[in-house]
Amino acid sequence: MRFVPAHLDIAATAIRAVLPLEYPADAILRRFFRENPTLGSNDRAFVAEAVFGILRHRFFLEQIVNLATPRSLLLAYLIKFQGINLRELTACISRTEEKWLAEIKAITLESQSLAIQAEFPEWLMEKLTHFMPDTDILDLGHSLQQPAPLDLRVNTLLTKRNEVLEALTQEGIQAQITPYSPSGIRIVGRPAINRHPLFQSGKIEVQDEGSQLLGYLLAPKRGEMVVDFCAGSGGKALLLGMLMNSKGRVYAFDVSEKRLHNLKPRLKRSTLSNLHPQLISHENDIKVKRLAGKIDRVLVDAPCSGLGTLRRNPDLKWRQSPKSIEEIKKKQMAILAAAGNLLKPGGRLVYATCSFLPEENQEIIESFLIQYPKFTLLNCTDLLSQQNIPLDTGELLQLSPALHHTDGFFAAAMTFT
Ligand SMILES: C[S@@+](CC[C@H](N)C(=O)[O-])C[C@H]1O[C@@H](n2cnc3c(N)ncnc32)[C@H](O)[C@@H]1O
Repeated sequence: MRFVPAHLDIAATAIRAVLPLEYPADAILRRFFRENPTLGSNDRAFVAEAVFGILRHRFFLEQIVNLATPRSLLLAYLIKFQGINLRELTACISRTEEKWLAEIKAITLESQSLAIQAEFPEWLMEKLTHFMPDTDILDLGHSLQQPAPLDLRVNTLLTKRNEVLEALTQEGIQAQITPYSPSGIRIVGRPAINRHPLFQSGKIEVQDEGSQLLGYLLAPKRGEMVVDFCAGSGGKALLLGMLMNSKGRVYAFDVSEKRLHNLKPRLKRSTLSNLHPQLISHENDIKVKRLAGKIDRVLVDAPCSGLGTLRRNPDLKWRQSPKSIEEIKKKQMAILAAAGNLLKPGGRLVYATCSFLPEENQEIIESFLIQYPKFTLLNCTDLLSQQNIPLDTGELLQLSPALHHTDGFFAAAMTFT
């Protein structure tokens, strides 16, 4: 990140706009950039990095500054986490600021409480301490403070992974194959991939490796009838369509018109012809019910707290609460029940979240299996190994940014008899 003095005021203004967190941080930042069209790409990169960096380390930064203002948080962030030297700042800070910045330089993260070191709010700490030892909480917290890598999925209908890897490498983009997903590529750095010809021609999509693995867990076959119940803007639905070689049918349901709308250009680029977006008004919509008993495989990528994506969305720590999670759990159960109703005997149901909280994961599955005894649990390690994916996290899939460098996805696979 290249720092120039003018960045201080621009970034402080952006931080002031974002910090009330009335809306998701990325949406506020997008609006900020729209309203400040003269900012160049280096300015934008600085502002985005500062805003997200401060959100990632906010509990620690608030603890060490005397008064948390956008400017004090920014200065403390630059000194503590960006390796910016006090000397580089002297021309644009006051003597008082210089003095307290020199003082906070000496404060170590290790001298802080576990909650601050892990950067988790108290309500979340209370939940985590019920099922995780302190060392694991710390590892999880540290891993979620790192920016996520950029993962791509190769559209194997249009090209091969090796060809994409070669093309990127030749352009000087550092890239390697992902350790688990057979169609994944991990990029070092943040090239503007959505302007790249490989992206624009549908040969690659941006998709976290963990998200890719959910598609391989469902493992739809050519010609099957498949439902992606919570398809959003289609990250996983596009992969399902690809795994089916564009044969058969994938219904991409969602209640959000906007998200399904965002799927359209991605679908066009992908060249898939087997994907059918369907706006539904709720999980028991007639469009859902008329498919009861007709579907081979159903993916439920359920609405969730999203805490497993804190690397990308650190603001969720302030936008979620014990109350919002209680609401989400009711929705998850209702969606899973409606989705289960779609399956043919022998069909496969995959329930997934990007959360590490058992109450959104194992506990939902346990109640579902009690309520619907015709479903039995399948072993995720075995299912992945059938797809030549050597990943053993036990019967249930639990991905961790600390161990697998993916978002914190959970998944359970079940079959209906
Ligand atoms: C975790 S996101 C899905 C992300 C998407 N699968 C992807 O890979 O990009 C959860 C989605 O569930 C949708 N949703 C919420 N309530 C729903 C319901 N009752 N039925 C279907 N979808 C719902 C939300 O609009 C949101 O797009």
